[in-house]
Amino acid sequence: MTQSRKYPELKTTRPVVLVGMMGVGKTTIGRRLAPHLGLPFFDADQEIEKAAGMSVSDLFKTHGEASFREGEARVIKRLLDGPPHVLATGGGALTNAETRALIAEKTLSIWIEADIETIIKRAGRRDTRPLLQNGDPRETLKRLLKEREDYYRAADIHVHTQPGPHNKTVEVILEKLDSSPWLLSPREEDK
Ligand SMILES: Nc1ncnc2c1ncn2[C@@H]1O[C@H](COP(=O)(O)OP(=O)(O)O)[C@@H](O)[C@H]1O
Ligand SMILES: O=C(O)C1=C[C@@H](OP(=O)(O)O)[C@@H](O)[C@H](O)C1
Ligand SMILES: [Mg+2]
Repeated sequence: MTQSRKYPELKTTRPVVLVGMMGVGKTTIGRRLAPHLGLPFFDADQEIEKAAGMSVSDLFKTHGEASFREGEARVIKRLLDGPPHVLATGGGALTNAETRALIAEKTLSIWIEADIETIIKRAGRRDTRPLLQNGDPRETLKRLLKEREDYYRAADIHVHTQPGPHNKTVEVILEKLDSSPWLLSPREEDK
């Protein structure tokens, strides 16, 4: 797998988990970050969709949010029980106490933050986020952020998304990992 040429030593035994509000870029940044760390990438929403055989929107419509949250917690636990990888969570994953505990205990977590205007622009591009389908998205995002911000803040690393291409944010994450060696430890096979 491709390893970053600039940071060839960046390897971690722990899964790297991206958290933060919907639309900040967890999925698209996670996919680009994973090859730099020589790790496979998983997206919790995509894994839930695969397991359920339906889209996140249809899951919300058919079974409701509580059932989606149960599936989400199950999928994240299964992934975190497996070998190291980069995982993009859905924005609400940390509302589950067991998921919060697992992420705190087992992973290197990264909070990606963006301001609400940026999120509205990004998340509004697709109608795949059922929580933004009703009411004023700005008010919904503000309320959700208030409920979740303390959970996001507990992450090991905090980055703001950079204007411009995703790779700028990937670069900021790699720089932070490079300057926080205590968060990384060599993989068994690399010792
Ligand atoms: N610099 C950037 N950083 C992150 N996302 C961006 C950026 N520029 C555009 N986007 C877009 O924002 C949208 C939301 O990104 P996504 O990765 O799905 O977010 P999340 O998984 O956090 O909900 C996507 O269409 C993505 O391509
Ligand atoms: O914030 C949330 O509660 C949600 C975020 C979404 O994922 P993204 O954060 O990847 O958009 C998805 O899991 C679902 O629509 C609910
Ligand atoms: Mg996503």
